Parts: sequence; C-alpha cells; structure tokens
Amino acid sequence: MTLARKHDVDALVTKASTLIEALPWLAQYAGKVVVIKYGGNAMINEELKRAFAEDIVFLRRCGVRPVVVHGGGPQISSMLKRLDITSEFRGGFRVTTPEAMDVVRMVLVGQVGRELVGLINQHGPFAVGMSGEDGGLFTAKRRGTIVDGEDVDLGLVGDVAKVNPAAVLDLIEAGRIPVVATVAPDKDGAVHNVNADTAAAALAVALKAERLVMLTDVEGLYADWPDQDSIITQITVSELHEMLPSLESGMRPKMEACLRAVQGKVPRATVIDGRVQHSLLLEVFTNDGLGTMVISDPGKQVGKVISDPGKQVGKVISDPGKQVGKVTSDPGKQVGKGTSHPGKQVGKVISDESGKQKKDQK
Ligand SMILES: Nc1ncnc2c1ncn2[C@@H]1O[C@H](COP(=O)(O)OP(=O)(O)O)[C@@H](O)[C@H]1O
Ligand SMILES: CC(=O)N[C@@H](CCC(=O)OP(=O)(O)O)C(=O)O
Repeated sequence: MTLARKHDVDALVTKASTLIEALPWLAQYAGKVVVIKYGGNAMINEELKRAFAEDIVFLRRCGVRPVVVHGGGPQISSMLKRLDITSEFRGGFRVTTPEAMDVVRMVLVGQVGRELVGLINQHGPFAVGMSGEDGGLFTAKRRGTIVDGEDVDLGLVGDVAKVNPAAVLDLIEAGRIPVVATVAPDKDGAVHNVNADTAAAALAVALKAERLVMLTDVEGLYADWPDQDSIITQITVSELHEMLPSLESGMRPKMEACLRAVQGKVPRATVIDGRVQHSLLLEVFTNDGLGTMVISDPGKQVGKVISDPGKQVGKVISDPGKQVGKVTSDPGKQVGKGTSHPGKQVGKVISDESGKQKKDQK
C-alpha cells in the first residue's frame, strides 16, 4: 500500500509555469536548426558535460534540430604539454606546426568528439561524430592574423573557405545530432586547424540556422574586460565591428564569428556561460535571456524583432510568411527514430493524424 504524499502545491505550480513559459519558444524553434558551439573551457567537469548532453537531447526531443560544433583548446594544450611540444596563441589562434597539427586532430576528433558523442548517446543513438574532413564538410584556407598592427603567420591554421553541408543535412534529416570537430583539409588536402568558433559560424550560415549559441567560460562579452559589471546583454553588428579590434585572446575569434554569423543572416548569435548547468536550455526555452546576444543593425533584421518584456534582450521571430517551424513535425520529413532505451526513454511513440507512426515529437 502506498499512502499519498503531501504535495507542496506552490512548488508544483512553479514547475508547471516554467514548462508553460517554454511554450512560445517551443513553437518558435521546432523544426529549426540551432548550431551550438561547445568550447573546451566550458567542459570543466563530468557533471557539466553530462548536463550539456542532456540539454542537447532535450532540444532534439522538443523538435529542434541541434548541431554541435565543439572546441577543445585546453585539452589540446594539455596533450601538447604531455608530449613536450611547445605551442603558443597569437590573437586568440594557436600557432600550429605540422607536429602540433597531428595532436590537434587526434585530440579533437579522437578524444573530445568521441566523449561528447558517447555522452549524448547515453540517451539514445542520436549523435554522429564527424570532422570538417568528412563528406567534404569544410574546405580550409590558410590564414594568419594581425597582432599590434603586424601580420602574424599562424602555420597550419585555416579559415573556412567553403562549406558543403550535405553530409550534416543528411544526418539532421535522419533525426541524428551531428557533432563536428573543426579540422579541415585545404583544396590540396593538407589538414588545417580551424578555430571552433570560426567553424561554428560558417556552418550556422550554411545551414541557415535559426540561432548560433556559444558556450564558454565567462558570462558573455564584457565591454571593459575584466570589469564584472560591464557585461553586455545585446550588441548590434556595427557596434561589435567597432569593438572587435580591441578584444583580446579567445574573445576575438568568438565575437568575430558571431559577427560573421549574423552578417550571414543567422538572426542571432549568443555567447553564454557554459559553466552554469543547463544554461543552454535556460537560454533557449525561458524568458530570461542569458549572456550576450549579437543582432543585426536595426532595419536589417532577417526576422521581425518583437519586444518581450520578460526577456531583457528582445526576441526575433520569423515573418509570418517565412515561418516554417511548427510544433508538430512534418510527417513527410520525419526519418529519425529514437530507439527505446529501457529506463531512459524520454519520448514516446505517438501517432499523427495521418496514422503514421512518429517517434518523439520532432
Ligand atoms: N571582453 C571580454 N569579455 C569576456 N571575455 C574575454 C574578453 N576579453 C578576453 N576574454 C577572455 O576570453 C575567454 C573566452 O575565450 P576562450 O578561452 O577561447 O573560450 P572557449 O574555449 O569557450 O572558446 C574568457 O575566458 C576570457 O578570459
Ligand atoms: C586555430 C585554433 O586556435 N584552433 C583551436 C581549435 C580548438 C578550439 O577552437 O577550441 P576552443 O573552442 O575550446 O577554444 C586550438 O587549436 O585550440
């Protein structure tokens, strides 16, 4: 016999209101591609990494089409150190010798990527790891950078010259979650080290993503780094353009990438604190905008900006005529099937009106 527990009704109502708060965001993002860049600095401990994997699977279960692009800078540095190979950063990019390149590829593809795929797949066979080399995803073009007005050679460091998103689109259509490591061959086949922020932005543009979200180890962009009171909640493309040359270390490629994404018609790019558990879910599905959001200059918005008193930063919704996402899936496009995972099954097999079987809500 089980006796009824006394419920804390207020706590239950709070839980319900959190779920209801997600309703408009679920409608906005269902069916849309969201590119999430997971920085190596936000992979601080096992608990955070597991929470990240849960968030990604949650998005997928809600019908969002997440694509993960991961970094691994600190993990590469620690392996280089173990192997006694020196490396330095210039302007936020790693100077990459051929010897270091082997290590970058080994760590990103063989270590960090594998671990994320494994964590996501504890919830179902969703994640498929790949790199810029797979299916011709990225073609790199060697790049240098400018530090204190001087040109600096970075060795085997590439920018993304071309994206062929076909392989990623195939995976998305199949209901999978691509997990992308950012090494890529140039047109002659020489593999280059591509900064993960740069690659995430290029992929978000090519996939016509609804959002680019970058998880890092700070709250967002600070106007006057490291003054903790100078966090910027929203910045336009032209404001960021002006600020870019003054930014240092990792923030420079990150904000440069956000700028490129929004200029490439991704409606918004956000930098959030990956050290906060479930920050990704909070950012996507609640009214509390986190971190720093980069948006187009007024008048140049792709979607329509509507004011949202709940969210500090305003939200972007598609024009009615352009809105393609629906809460329910497009039965014709539903290919993916999450397999059941005893004890861990979150979604249920449901049938749509046409009688076709749908796995999860996608
Ligand atoms: N203006 C700034 N605002 C926030 N962080 C900054 C700024 N300037 C430099 N940083 C540094 O950039 C770092 C984030 O970049 P990076 O270390 O490359 O992260 P990730 O591994 O997530 O790509 C922060 O930890 C911080 O030390
Ligand atoms: C050229 C360059 O700097 N490549 C980066 C690639 C990994 C990366 O970008 O990782 P985070 O996102 O964790 O910083 C590097 O070698 O560290």
